[in-house]
Amino acid sequence: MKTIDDLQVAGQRVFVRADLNVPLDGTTITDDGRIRAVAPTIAKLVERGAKVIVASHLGRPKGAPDPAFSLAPAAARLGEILGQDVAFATDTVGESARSVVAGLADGQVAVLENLRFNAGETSKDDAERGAFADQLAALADLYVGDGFGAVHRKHASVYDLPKRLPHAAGDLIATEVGVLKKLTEDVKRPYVVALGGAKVSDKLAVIDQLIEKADRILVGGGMAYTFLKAKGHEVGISLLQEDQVPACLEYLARAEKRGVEFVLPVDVLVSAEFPDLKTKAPAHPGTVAADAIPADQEGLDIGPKTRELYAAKLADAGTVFWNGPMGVFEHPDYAGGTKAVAQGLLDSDAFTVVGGGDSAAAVRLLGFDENAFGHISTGGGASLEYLEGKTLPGLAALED
Ligand SMILES: Nc1ncnc2c1ncn2[C@@H]1O[C@H](COP(=O)(O)OP(=O)(O)OP(=O)(O)O)[C@@H](O)[C@H]1O
Ligand SMILES: O=C(O)[C@H](O)COP(=O)(O)O
Repeated sequence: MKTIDDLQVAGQRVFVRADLNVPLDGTTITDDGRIRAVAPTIAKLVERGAKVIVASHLGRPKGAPDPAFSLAPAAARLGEILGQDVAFATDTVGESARSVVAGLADGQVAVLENLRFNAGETSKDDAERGAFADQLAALADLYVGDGFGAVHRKHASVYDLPKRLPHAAGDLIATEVGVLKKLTEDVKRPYVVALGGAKVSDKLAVIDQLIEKADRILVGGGMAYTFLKAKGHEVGISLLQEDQVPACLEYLARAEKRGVEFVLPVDVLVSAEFPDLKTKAPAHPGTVAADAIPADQEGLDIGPKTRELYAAKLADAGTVFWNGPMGVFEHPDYAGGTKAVAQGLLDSDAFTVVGGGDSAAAVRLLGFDENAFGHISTGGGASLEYLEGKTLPGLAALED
């Protein structure tokens, strides 16, 4: 893979595909980790006299403009981090983008509006994606891929655009791949993987591969309920991927056969209502055994016994990879499980990797020192799929 050092960037329009998909409360960024992570690449290009065009997705808008998913707050924060003005285009490939890019002097930076406001970005149709990539390519001379969190997506800006422009990997991607590669080679054992979060359908399949690599798998967060259901328990109105129940059964059986310890919650915090994340009004959750979730309630965090159990299962680890909060950590009543697992990582002597936008944000928002972990990856789904050994479209395109 080429790096920025292999490109002559001075005076060139350089398109940087970043992952500025940060958590927002309205227009307030609650964790700017992903912006800070890509800023050094942008600063390097600025220093070398490039005209820098930064593009990213934010959230999952439906292929059309939606103000709730505007990248304007991220552009403003990037300007503060870089200590220089950052122009903002109110569209991605339209009049605003063209004129903002045309107005860039060497060493200046512009951010384009959310790539996913255009249906072509995420289209499954190669021609539609290609047509959008052509429009993006017209804005730039060179391409730098540095949105590690999105390299597992076969999207126009990630996969098709680098095929159209001379390209290189940015420093963030180079660092991420360097660290994660070590986890695919010889890891210090026991190798413990902790999985949670909400993107259940995306991430369940990863377990299929992890059973071949890990010694112990701890499951919490929204991920746990499909497994509890597979074990014959009722899960009330908890997050459930019904069509994956047979696959989960198969994973449990294979883990047992291979001697991989598969650990599920023994108790959970439940409520009839999803908590108010804005007011953070007390939620008064109940605590129930994992096999006794009431029909009208949902599991929103692992319970106190599970916290202790997971801490014990992390204590002797040689290596830990953790993706996905153990509960709805954004509300203080449901942050205990995520806190316990973060603390468990720190209390072990293991090499620890935390992956994912929300997982990394959780660690910081809950007051942990990010430098105390071995590596905090900006990619959740991306790091999981990398560890799975899959070819990631955004990395393959940079290698070509
Ligand atoms: N039991 C649960 N029910 C519903 N949502 C949950 C539950 N447990 C955790 N969550 C939610 O999961 C979300 C994070 O999941 P997600 O899979 O997006 O993790 P991530 O670290 O951001 O990874 P990625 O980078 O792939 O997005 C949080 O917003 C949290 O509130
Ligand atoms: O948060 C992430 O994992 C990345 O930004 C990718 O987002 P996506 O899952 O919406 O493609």
